[in-house]
Amino acid sequence: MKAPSLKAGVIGAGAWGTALAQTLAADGQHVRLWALEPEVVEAVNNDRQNPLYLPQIPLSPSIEATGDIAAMADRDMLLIVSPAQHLRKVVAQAPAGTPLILCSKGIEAGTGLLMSEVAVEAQPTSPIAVLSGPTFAHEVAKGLPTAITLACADAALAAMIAARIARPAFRPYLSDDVVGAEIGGAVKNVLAIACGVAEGAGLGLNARASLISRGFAEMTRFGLARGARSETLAGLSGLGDLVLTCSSTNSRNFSLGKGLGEGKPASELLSNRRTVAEGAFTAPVLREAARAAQVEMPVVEAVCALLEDAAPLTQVMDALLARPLRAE
Ligand SMILES: NC(=O)c1ccc[n+]([C@@H]2O[C@H](COP(=O)([O-])OP(=O)(O)OC[C@H]3O[C@@H](n4cnc5c(N)ncnc54)[C@H](O)[C@@H]3O)[C@@H](O)[C@H]2O)c1
Ligand SMILES: O=P(O)(O)OC[C@H](O)CO
Repeated sequence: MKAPSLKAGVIGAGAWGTALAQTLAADGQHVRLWALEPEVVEAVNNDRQNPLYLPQIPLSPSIEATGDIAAMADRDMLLIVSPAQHLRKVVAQAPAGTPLILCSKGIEAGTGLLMSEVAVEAQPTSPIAVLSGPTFAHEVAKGLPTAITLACADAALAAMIAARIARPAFRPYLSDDVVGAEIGGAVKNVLAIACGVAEGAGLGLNARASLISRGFAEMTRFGLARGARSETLAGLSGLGDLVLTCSSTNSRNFSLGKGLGEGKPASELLSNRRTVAEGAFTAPVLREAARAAQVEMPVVEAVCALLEDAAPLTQVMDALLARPLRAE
């Protein structure tokens, strides 16, 4: 007899939450999706669309949207897909004790905490897993193939979650390195801004490849200092997502960097955004955490300077290129 499948809820109906709901509903299984905006609830339930955040994707009839987080009380697992800076308050409203699968990528401003650390503070009795990897929402929602890290300290819980979320085109790889999975996803967003800058400033593809490599060295130094394992950082949630996000204007972070590289002020690029470019929020917190841990992150420092409009691009680049030569 087939084991009963976990009842899934998704909290956050931006592009990624909607795409995840679509994936979980792919075989007709019911998925409840919480949206902040009443117009999203209405559009998902009535028109099978999320025109605000995931336009032009016809959504499964098995997705039921709600504006009431209390409606998640009957769920066996909850995917948390809010922007990182809103995760604490959203998780605090979730039912206590239900396993939480954190899908947001970032570090909390003010506390410097990773999302799993925030979630434990907000819901101390809820088991935690992290889902992170190379996943542009539009591609996943269309059923295009990808693979993703599912990190959880509890191997039995991880196996149950994996069985519920896996699809032929959506392959979770298990890990018990929660911190490593989170650091990859948070840091790659900042590095994607740097690669976008290189694109916008016309610095060429060699510069981009160098930034990816040296950025990965920064991610690894920081991750190891925080207890991550190097194989996690070199896996789907680290290097895999870094390569994806640093390669395409489909990335909001890369696009933000491209605007900076074209000489647009950060304040202009960041004002009135509906969608989230997490790297802009993570960068200053990451810089602070890296300095505190005495980890050198020059590319992250450069991104911060540009986001703060603290120096012109030429000066920021000159500072990066003038660093002392050293062993790789
Ligand atoms: N879009 C992707 O391809 C993708 C893929 C993987 C991971 N992620 C991560 O998922 C998280 C959510 O990103 P997204 O792309 O789904 O978002 P999005 O940019 O598509 O939408 C913004 C989201 O922010 C929510 N929001 C705005 N104000 C809020 C508030 N005050 N409180 C709570 N929520 C609020 C909106 O309701 C909406 O869900 C981010 O951490 C992102 O890095 C995104
Ligand atoms: O559009 P971005 O830059 O937020 O990237 C989306 C995902 O994190 C890619 O895995």
